[in-house]
Amino acid sequence: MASKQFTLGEVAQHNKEGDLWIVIDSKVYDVSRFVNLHPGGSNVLYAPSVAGKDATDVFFGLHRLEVLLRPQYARLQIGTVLGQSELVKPPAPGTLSLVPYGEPTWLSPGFYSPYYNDSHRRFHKAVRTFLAHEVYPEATRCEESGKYISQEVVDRVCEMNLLAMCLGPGKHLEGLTLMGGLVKPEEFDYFHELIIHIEIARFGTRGFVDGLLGGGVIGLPPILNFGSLDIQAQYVPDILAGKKYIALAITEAFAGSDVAGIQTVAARDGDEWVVTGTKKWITNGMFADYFTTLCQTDQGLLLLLIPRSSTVSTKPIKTSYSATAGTAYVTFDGARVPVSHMIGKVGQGLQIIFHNFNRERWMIAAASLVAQRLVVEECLNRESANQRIAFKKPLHSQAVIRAKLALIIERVEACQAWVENITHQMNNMSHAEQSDKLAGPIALLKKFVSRSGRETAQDATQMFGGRGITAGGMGKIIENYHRTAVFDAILGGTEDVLGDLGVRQAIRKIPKGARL
Ligand code: HEM
Repeated sequence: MASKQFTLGEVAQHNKEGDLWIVIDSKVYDVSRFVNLHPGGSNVLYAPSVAGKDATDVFFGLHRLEVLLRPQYARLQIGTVLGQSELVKPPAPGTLSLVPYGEPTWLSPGFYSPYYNDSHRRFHKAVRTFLAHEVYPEATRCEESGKYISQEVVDRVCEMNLLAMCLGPGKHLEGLTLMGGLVKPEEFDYFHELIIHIEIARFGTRGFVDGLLGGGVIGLPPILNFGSLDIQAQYVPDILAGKKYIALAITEAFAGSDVAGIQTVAARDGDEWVVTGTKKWITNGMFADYFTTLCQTDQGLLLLLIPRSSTVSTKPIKTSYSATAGTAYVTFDGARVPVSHMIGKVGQGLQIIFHNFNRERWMIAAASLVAQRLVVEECLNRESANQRIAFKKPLHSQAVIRAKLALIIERVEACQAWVENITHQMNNMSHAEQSDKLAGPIALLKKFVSRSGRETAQDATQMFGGRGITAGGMGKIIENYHRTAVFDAILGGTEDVLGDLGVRQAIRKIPKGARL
């Protein structure tokens, strides 16, 4: 049916109630019956400039291209306009954006980077294609509905060993087939890992991303790095296979960034620890089977791996992002765990958590960076196609809009350069060196990136106007980012605390003999 061709004159005959056609980008749509269901109302489709006419410009001024790709609307197409061909093509899933600054330079044709090799490029292509086909549809569904991610999608992700790879290079990758064998475990480095964080965050569905990876990527490293071999053998394989979930339980209503102030208590009773207290804002807590939990003891802080039981209860916390993340308030009511479930020693809790924070903050910076790049792409795309006309001119003909565009581009490029520099350092340092040398720089990096992100979210929202505060429709990426950018500024340590940490670390390292 859609292969039928019509002249514009023929289309023009169908311009009334019961017989209404319109043209969008060379395609002819019969909207006679749809008109009464149209979310934008019927009268706009009967307007003389729309009914029986080419409505391409007005359509793209009000809708995203994806509207026409939805099956229920795609089937309204009855043919094409004789002699015309389509101009607006949806990018094939997994392809690179050609919008300037829509991709980092290492992925932009004709540009160069010292950090990435062919293995990274092959890996990137495979990850982007895999995610576009296997995960993105679920991401958009869940982000909106707040439902937890289906086991089917988790299984696909874990078949590729994506969760394992999100824990960085290391022994836990030994014997695993990574991305269908595309990269060998011993070849895998922090740039491969960066690619995964960035590609998943590119969905623009912040709650979903945390729902998929949030608990594992921060809850598991303490066990891999400080847990006993028995504990690792007992719990890690099922978590990496997506059969069980783990969450990191540190923050409380009593203590956020100030982790030393927590009040959850672990008391020794023979060969067991008995844990009583509450934890707040625990990502994945709603469906976690295990909790990597920071507790106070009479001899300092201790991390314990606590399985869910009748003495552990969770209830949802309604945050400003999708409930898919499973953010929970967790109560331990005399939860008993054997001493074998200690992660590290009594008194070592803070040290382990700080070690963990470096990775967490680097990941948050990476995710925030790519979310900002998506915003740049959204803003430039809309401007270049003149999709927004205001005061009778394309929006970008206003200098104030171009100035805002300059700012959001500058910020994302600065963030990119810093994230890649730190990743390069991680690639060349041992864990111990990273803990010693990178805690300060990573704290400052995260602060800078999240702050840039919030400024960018604000600028983009101003540019999108009402659409920037509307969930769904043209501004949906901007709205989602504006609502969730603040998560990057808070999770893993607030900006003020991190700024202070970064400077204190720097002051500690000033040579004793240094003078002006
Ligand atoms: C096949 C043709 C069309 C389809 C399938 C369609 C579909 C939709 C949908 C799904 C929405 C809800 C918002 C969204 O998801 O973006 C919408 C809103 C709207 N549509 Fe259409 N539409 C079509 C053509 C048009 C045309 C030609 C006009 C021209 C005036 C128009 C004007 C509007 C308006 C004013 C809104 C409300 C926008 C807003 O709230 O910002 N639509 N349309």
